[in-house]
Amino acid sequence: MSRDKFAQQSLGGTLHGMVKKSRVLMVGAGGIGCELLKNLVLTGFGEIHIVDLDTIDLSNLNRQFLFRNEHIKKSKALVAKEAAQKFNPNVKIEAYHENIKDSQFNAAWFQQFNLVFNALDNLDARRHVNKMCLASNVPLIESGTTGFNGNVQVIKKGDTECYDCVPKPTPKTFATCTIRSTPSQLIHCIVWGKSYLFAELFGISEDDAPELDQSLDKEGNNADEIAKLRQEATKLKRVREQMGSQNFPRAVFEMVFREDIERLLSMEDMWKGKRAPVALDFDQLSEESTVPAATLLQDDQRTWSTEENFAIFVDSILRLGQRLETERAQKEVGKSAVVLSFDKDDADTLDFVVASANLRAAIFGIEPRSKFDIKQMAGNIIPAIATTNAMTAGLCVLQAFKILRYTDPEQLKRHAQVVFLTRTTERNLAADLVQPPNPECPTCSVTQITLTVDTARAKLSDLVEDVLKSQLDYGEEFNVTKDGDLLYDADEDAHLDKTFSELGLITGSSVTVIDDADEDCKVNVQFSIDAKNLPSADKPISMLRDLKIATRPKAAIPVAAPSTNGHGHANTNGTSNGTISGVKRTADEASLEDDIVRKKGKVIKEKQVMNADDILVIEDEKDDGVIELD
Ligand SMILES: Nc1ncnc2c1ncn2[C@@H]1O[C@H](COP(=O)(O)OP(=O)(O)OP(=O)(O)O)[C@@H](O)[C@H]1O
Ligand SMILES: [Zn+2]
Repeated sequence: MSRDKFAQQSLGGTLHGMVKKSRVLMVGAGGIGCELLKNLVLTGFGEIHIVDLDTIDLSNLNRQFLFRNEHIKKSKALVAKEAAQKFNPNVKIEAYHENIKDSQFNAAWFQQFNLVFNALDNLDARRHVNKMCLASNVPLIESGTTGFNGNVQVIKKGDTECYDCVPKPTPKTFATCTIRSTPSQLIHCIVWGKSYLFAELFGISEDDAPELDQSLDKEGNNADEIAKLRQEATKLKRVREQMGSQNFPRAVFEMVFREDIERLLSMEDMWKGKRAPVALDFDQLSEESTVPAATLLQDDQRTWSTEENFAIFVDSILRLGQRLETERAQKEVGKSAVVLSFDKDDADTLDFVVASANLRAAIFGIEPRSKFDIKQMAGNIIPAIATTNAMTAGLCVLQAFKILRYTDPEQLKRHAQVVFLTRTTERNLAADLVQPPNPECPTCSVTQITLTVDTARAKLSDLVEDVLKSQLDYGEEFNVTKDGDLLYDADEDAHLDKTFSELGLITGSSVTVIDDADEDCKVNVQFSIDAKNLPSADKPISMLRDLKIATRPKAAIPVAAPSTNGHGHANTNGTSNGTISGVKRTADEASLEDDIVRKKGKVIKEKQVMNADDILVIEDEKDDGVIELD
């Protein structure tokens, strides 16, 4: 029996043929990605390309079923390919152990796909793929999970919302003063250890830490305190110079667990009605700490005592110091400065943050926690649930069928869905039809055009005169910017003679053109650059197709009100692109589950009736047994 007999029976000949012929891209081979790849391969998608930048970690094995113990430290993309290939040798799989943001994955490269699946874990990469899919006009299926919640969203340029149409809330931040002066919860101490102490000693400075909000409080009266905190940070930078010496742990300890605390204590007003902090004593803890750090580290589910945390602090700070010194000694001349960054899976960095956070907690009378617990908190970990990933990956494939089947945009809009998986509402599975693009969206309301440019030869004047004015009909009033910097407008012609290379315009970069005409003003356009050597007889800039830029609507179209039916797009930890708002939906509002139940009944009664608009149809044709899920 042929391998795809069942897939063909389930999908019907037509859809199965489309699936077989399609070439798809899957970005991310982690929790959702492994499940999705297995589904794609078993469904018989003809050609699958996988991109993942990471290697396999022990902590992935409980849910990323394509990976085994012997694969630890190997490329996720390559191992996933090898494992999945065995399920179906007829499928062609290509794997890339790369970052999807690399310039080789340009719009022209994206254009080879019928469909792209996002199986990522961070906003930045999701946004990037969203942009590339818009630029290359390839449909995208976006997905994410957080614990028991999952979501899948169909994105098609011009027809549906894109990933950026609904703004995502920024991750939670803490006021600097809470973190640096008045912690009241363990999470404040953990953020202090991770984003302040660790960053100041081994990495980039606090100013760059996204979790710390340095703005003044409402009355603007914490300015003095912030200035003092800056001085402390400068002093700490000086302590950094002792790194590598045996005295380094003591120098850091004395500064942050004694001197800074004594300074805080001297501000008596701060502690009125509050428990005042108690500084720690290096010599006393040193005497009391008798168990070696290596032994304690074996016991990471138990909450360590203060002297045990002291032992881990000393041990981990020495380890990190030596590591940084070694990496610096090996640094190639001219390469950027070596820094360490916190990673919950990097034992040295985690041990340091756990011990520092617990020592600070002891100072402020806050309950300490085990390394195991702090790892979850420091890594913003909501446990990943294998079944949520599996269900979400299944839903991705069901939506993919719709994209393949409904090539007519009007039909697709009637069928493509945003699906939510949740435990917080009265149903586990809920769906909305896709929403139209938000006309105010900073990403998709901008027309995307790819320019093929011989960047050594093409000058900005070629873009302005030949492409914009001659080919695209721009008048005199428009401006050209790169990442917000002005390159050209009617009063700024200083860069016209510079080549694209000289202006730093290479593959992957883009320029935005905003028309300032009073009449028939064109929509904003983003030109993505695809650098290529073009024959010298040809023009140095060419566009993929003949284009006409649309004009802006006269009056601004009001932004669609946020949906109230759980169509949330929260993102707190970068694991998911959406969580459920918890708003209950009535049976009439929610389409999916009800329709399935209702139509199942209908199928039994009206077995031979096939209606293209139905959500679920089960047809039993003699020559081509079909179960169509829609
Ligand atoms: N820019 C990127 N380019 C390519 N792959 C990426 C990029 N950003 C993230 N990824 C990949 O997306 C996948 C997301 O998978 P998942 O959410 O399961 O995360 P994980 O890192 O495997 O697990 P966890 O974060 O829970 O330890 C990861 O394998 C990650 O390497
Ligand atoms: Zn958009």
